[in-house]
Amino acid sequence: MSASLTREVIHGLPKVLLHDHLDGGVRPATVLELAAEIGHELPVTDGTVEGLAEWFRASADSGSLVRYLETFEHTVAVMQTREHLFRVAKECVLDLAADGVVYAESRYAPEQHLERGLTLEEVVEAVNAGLRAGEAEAAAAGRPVVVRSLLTAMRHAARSLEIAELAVRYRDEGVAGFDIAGAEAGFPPSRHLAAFEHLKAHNAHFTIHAGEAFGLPSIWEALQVCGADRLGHGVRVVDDIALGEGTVTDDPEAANRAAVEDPSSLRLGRLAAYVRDTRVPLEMCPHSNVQTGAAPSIAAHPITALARLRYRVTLNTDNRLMSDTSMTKEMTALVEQAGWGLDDLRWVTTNAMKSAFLPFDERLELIEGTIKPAYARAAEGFHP
Ligand SMILES: O=c1[nH]cnc2c1ncn2[C@H]1C[C@H](O)[C@@H](CO)O1
Ligand SMILES: [Zn+2]
Repeated sequence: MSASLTREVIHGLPKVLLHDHLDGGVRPATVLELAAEIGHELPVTDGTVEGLAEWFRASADSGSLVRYLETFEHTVAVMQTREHLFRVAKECVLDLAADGVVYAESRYAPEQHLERGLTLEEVVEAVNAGLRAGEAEAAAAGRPVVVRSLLTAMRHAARSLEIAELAVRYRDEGVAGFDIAGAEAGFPPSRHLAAFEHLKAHNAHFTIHAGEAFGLPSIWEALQVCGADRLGHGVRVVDDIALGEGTVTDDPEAANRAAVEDPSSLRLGRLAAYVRDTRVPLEMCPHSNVQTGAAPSIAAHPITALARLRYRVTLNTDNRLMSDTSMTKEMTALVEQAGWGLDDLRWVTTNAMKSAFLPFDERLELIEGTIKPAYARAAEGFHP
C-alpha cells in the first residue's frame, strides 16, 4: 500500500546507485570552503551554503544539457589536489550511506583533475583512497556501503583510449568500469571506438551516456557499434515506441497510463525491442532529465512506462548537487507523483544490483543478504 510508503520508510530501504557523478555530488559547504582555500571565484557572493546550493540547482534547471554541464566548472575547480579529491570522495560515500545506499558506482573524469599538476594515476589513487576511507567510516557507524568507481572520458575530448587503459589498469583496485559523458549532440560515441576495443579486449565493463539529449542514433551506436553493457539515461528509447499516431515522446503521460491499462497499445520498434529483449540496463535519472528538458515532469517521465513494459530499468541520481536530489528523493517522487509502490522500488533496486559492474558472487550476496530481507521486512509492515 503506497499510502504508508512515506519518505521515512523509503529512507530506511536499501538502495543501489549505478549512475552518480562524483563531481556532481560535492557538498555545497565543501565547494564553498575549498573555493575560498584555493582562491576560486564562485558565481554567488552571499557566502552562504544555502545560496550556493540554490545557485547550482537553479542554474542547472535550464532545460538544456549544455547549460546544465556549465555548472560543473565550480565543482571540478575544487577537485584538483590529492587532499581535495580524497575529501570529496570520502564525503560522497558518507552521504550515500546516510541515504541508505548499500552499493554505488561513482563516476568522474580523471582528465578534468589535472589542472594543478596531478597525473591521471594520482587522481585515481586519491579518489580510491577517499572511497575506501568513506567505506570504513560508514561501516564503523553501522551503515555499510560498497562503492566502486567508473572512469569517465569526456566525449568532446580525445583522451578516451588513455582513460580506458587506466580503467583496465586499476580494475583490481576499486575501478569497476568506464563511461563516456559530456554534451551528446555532435559527439557520437563511435568517435571513441579505440577505447571500447581496448575495454573489450580486456573483458572490461563500460556504460555510455546515450539517449539523453540526443535520440535513437546515439542509443543505436552505443549498443551496436560500441558494445556498451549499459546505457546512461537511455530515456529517448521511447522515440522508438509508438502510441497511436505518434510516439511515447509526444505524450509520455498518456504512455504511462497506456502501459498500465493496455500495454499492447504501445508498439515497440526494432531498436526498442532489442533493448528490452537483451535486457540492456537503463540508468535512468528522473530529476536530472526534468532539469535538462529530456522529460517534462516526474509524473510524465517515461521511466514509469518503461518499468511497466518491463525494461531493465534502474533508478539513479546523476548529480545530487545540481539536481538537488538523493536516492530517497528520487524514490519518494516516483511514489508520490507516478504511482510507484514498494514492489517497484524493490524491483528497480534488484535490477540495479543485477546490472552492477561488480563480480556476480558479490552482487548475489548483496541481493540475497541485504536487499531481499530488508524489502521483505518492509512489506510485512504494510500488511494489516
Ligand atoms: O547527465 C549528464 N550527461 C552528460 N554528461 C554529464 C551528465 N552529468 C554529468 N556529466 C559530465 C559532467 C562531469 O564533469 C563529467 C564527469 O563526471 O560528466
Ligand atoms: Zn550522468
